[in-house]
Amino acid sequence: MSEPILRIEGLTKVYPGGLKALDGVDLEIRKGEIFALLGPNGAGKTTLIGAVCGIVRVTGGSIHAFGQDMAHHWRSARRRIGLVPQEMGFDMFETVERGVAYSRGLFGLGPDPARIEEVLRSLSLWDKRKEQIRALSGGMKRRVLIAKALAHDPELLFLDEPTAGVDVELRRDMWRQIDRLRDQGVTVILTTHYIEEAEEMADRVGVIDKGRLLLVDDKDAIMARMGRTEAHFRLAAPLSAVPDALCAYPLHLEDGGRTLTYRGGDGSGKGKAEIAAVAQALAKADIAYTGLDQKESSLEDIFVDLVEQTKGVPA
Ligand SMILES: Nc1ncnc2c1ncn2[C@@H]1O[C@H](COP(=O)(O)OP(=O)(O)OP(=O)(O)O)[C@@H](O)[C@H]1O
Repeated sequence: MSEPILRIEGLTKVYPGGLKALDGVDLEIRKGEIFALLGPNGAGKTTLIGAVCGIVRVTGGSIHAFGQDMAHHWRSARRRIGLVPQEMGFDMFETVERGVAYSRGLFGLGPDPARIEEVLRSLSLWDKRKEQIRALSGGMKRRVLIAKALAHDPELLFLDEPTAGVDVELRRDMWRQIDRLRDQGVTVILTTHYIEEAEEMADRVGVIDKGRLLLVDDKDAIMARMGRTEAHFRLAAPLSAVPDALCAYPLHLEDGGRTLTYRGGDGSGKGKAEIAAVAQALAKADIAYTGLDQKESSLEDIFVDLVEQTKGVPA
């Protein structure tokens, strides 16, 4: 594998007061990938982003970006990083165009009206360029945040909850924007509460809780490894026990014996095959059922299970 664009090792952050927001995080981000960081409220996502972007002073560990140790080359590395923060903290009286151009200047780059126009057009902000930011809707303000983060052509872009509180249309727009960035070779790390977003966009997913990375893997590999299939056979007559002929399958009775439930598989299609085999075995044993529903687990189910498992684990 080529040198990762970002390498985080043993990163720890203890806030004054003793709260450990990051607890020995190791993470490598590949150039050009879309990486989604998932975690419940307070998991440490914003702290992790803040540490890379120089907003949070870390307690321990190291961060290398573009092959450089950020402790020694912070300024040059930071210039190549864009951040779309969760909180809107800009001059509301500034016009859209000037605000975005100003952000470019902050990184020591000269004016480039053509590039600013390109960024504004790609975010459907061109018509609003002369308006004061305060006059825009919440969703439009969020687009301005993205435009400001893109104004200096970052190679690595952090999006901290880019679609929190935006409507469905804007969310789809943002996804398209992220797709375009992927095509341009920009590496994107996004945090999100919308697991649907990670499922839709990400190449790899990391799950963080209580400052610890619980899992990092290709999204498809996670789904294949941890995905489960669930099926419910609604029986015509209740059973008192799972018949011997079916004991090889992960089955149990629910609903007073009226529902035979299958929970198994591994996301590879094994679940579906076993459910078909159970259906055949039921027919052979003359056990009638009046209905069957089945569902594959989503990334959301996997995420909820993972975070549930860490409940009760001391932070
Ligand atoms: N400046 C601070 N001082 C003290 N504690 C802090 C500070 N900033 C964050 N924390 C705490 O650190 C923990 C991690 O917070 P962080 O904002 O990184 O989580 P998050 O995963 O981004 O959460 P959310 O999804 O709610 O944005 C939380 O318990 C939070 O209360």
